Amino acid sequence: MPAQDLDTDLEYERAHLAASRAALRRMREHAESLFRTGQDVAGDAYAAETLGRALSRRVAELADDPSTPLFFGRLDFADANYHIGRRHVTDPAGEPMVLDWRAPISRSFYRATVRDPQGVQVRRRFGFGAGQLTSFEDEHLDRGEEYGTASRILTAEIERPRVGPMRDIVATIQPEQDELVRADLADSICVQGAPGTGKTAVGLHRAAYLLYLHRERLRRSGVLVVGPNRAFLSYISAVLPALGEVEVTQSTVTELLDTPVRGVDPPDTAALKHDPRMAEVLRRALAGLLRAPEEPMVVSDGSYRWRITAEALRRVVEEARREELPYATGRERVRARVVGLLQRQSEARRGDSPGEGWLRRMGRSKPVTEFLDRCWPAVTPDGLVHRLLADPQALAAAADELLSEAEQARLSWPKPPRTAKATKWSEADAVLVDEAAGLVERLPSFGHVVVDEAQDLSPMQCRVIARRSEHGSITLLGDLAQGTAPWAATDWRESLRHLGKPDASVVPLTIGFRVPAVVVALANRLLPALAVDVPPAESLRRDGALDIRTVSDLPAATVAEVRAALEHDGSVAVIAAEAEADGLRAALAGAGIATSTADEVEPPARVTVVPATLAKGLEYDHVIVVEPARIVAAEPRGLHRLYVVLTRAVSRLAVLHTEPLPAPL
Ligand SMILES: Nc1ncnc2c1ncn2[C@@H]1O[C@H](COP(=O)(O)OP(=O)(O)OP(=O)(O)O)[C@@H](O)[C@H]1O
Repeated sequence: MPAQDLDTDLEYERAHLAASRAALRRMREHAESLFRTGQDVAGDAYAAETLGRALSRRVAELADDPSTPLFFGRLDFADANYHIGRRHVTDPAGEPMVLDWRAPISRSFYRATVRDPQGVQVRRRFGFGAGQLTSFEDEHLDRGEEYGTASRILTAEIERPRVGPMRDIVATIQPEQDELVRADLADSICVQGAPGTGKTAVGLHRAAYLLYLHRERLRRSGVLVVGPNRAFLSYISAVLPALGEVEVTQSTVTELLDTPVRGVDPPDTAALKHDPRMAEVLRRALAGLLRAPEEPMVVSDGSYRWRITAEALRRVVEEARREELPYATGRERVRARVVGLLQRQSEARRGDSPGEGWLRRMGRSKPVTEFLDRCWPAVTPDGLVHRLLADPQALAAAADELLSEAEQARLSWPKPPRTAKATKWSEADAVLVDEAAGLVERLPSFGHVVVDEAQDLSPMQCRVIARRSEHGSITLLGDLAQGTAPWAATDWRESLRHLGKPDASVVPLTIGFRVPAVVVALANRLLPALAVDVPPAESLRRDGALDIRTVSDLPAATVAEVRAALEHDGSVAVIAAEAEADGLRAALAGAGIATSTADEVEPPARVTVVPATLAKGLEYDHVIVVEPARIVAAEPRGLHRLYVVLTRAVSRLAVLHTEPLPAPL
């Protein structure tokens, strides 16, 4: 295209951007004015509340972030063209000015190729700087022109320095990612991807896509994103709001549980509590509370006395047991059936139907309650777990042939707390209590659950999520090579089984968008030692630098390296074994360099000191790894941890060490 045409085209696009921004502002003002008058027009307080919530959500959805472009692409068809952006923008007549990236037409922006143009003649990508349109790039699919990952604008976007929290990738979603993002709501999928292949990005964009397509349904049931820790959750917390999705629950597994964690287990006890056999132990413990009735029941009712034989009571209990209801529901079912038997006797004798009050009175009567307490006793989830861990005999009865005597001894508290309430539950205990809760009552299920860093979930934690996605689907994201928990998964099929989605497909992602090729090559040297079968990744990034250095004074070398890193744009992280982190932070402070911690949403300083245990899922432009040998030595799966740590770098990686490097490096 001649330069002059380019200029006029750019002028035209800039004018369209300005007009779209103005239109979005009008939409937002309209929503705000509705919000203000909502109070007056709504019929009652409840309606006002509902309307108010819907409208304030709408206002939030229509927020315009001046630093990100309202649209990033354009599709030209034979008879029309469409700008593709983060949300729908319409002019006052309701005509589309920008199409939401999730709309059906927008799909072609990500998927059209020369071989399958889907009616697209030209695909245009826009280059932006500080919210201003600076350039564009056209692919004339109708003339056989296609750039793929060689697109200049895609490359610039991928190589843009990172600052602050994670951002969305709507402008540059790749075809293999788009296929996952737009998978059906009914489909559960598991994505195995090497570091930086966009698993997290895919999971979050899928959540946004599903919310767009199934708004009402998912608003009712909810969408949940599960991440490994708060640092990770704050890092990803801005992505969905930037896409206009403000109502997604983001939580760690432990935060999903009702039990406050105040204790710790020795590692081998924790590992045993996370073993899937514990689910069966708990199931048996609960089933073991049921007793077959042996005595008849006699209930006085004014001048009458009703009698139910032991045989009839046995039938009631047996029937309810076979229905496999949640335990508490089963207890109420038994109560209702016993009252039903009393009611029939009363009707036969009195010739009329007793009212609600009578039914309630009978249900609460002493003989009925005593019978229930004997044959189907009430139990709380923490009470059940407390009993198992406090009473070796109860444990032995439930764990017979499932757990060895040594294992049972490992579970039993040496000094049992007096009550469940007084117990300082550990993280693993909280999972057991949740398992018990799932047996006692039915927990509400989310419509869709995205689970990130899923390789670290224990079988029992998978079951925590299974209970919360029983009637929904899941997106499981992870990398077996990055498993650092003692119970880390080695086979996705098994995790999926514990998650209750055994038929989900396992899909690999192999193109790396974060880690430069030289750094990938270094990290890949660890792979053979990690004992997992994963497809290797291929980096899109040819830029990047790697520097491995023996130094004599680690803190001094770290300070010098940070100073050098600050000469470049972007974020800087110092990653070291947990025990070293505070010392390095102090050394940096001593040199006048302020640092942030990994869990700050808007990090106040450009340099973050990250304990190796918190690095998972995060990324920084310049990463300084201090003393890899100590990172490896700090935990049983230390090599896996080092693999995670080495793959956090977007542009440059420096490795500083005094001790020899771990053997595989
Ligand atoms: N299609 C894309 N276009 C531009 N950037 C992308 C794309 N896909 C991923 N990225 C970027 O690559 C980086 C890595 O993505 P992400 O964190 O989702 O990877 P991951 O597979 O979850 O990594 P890890 O295994 O380390 O947790 C992020 O900065 C993300 O924005």
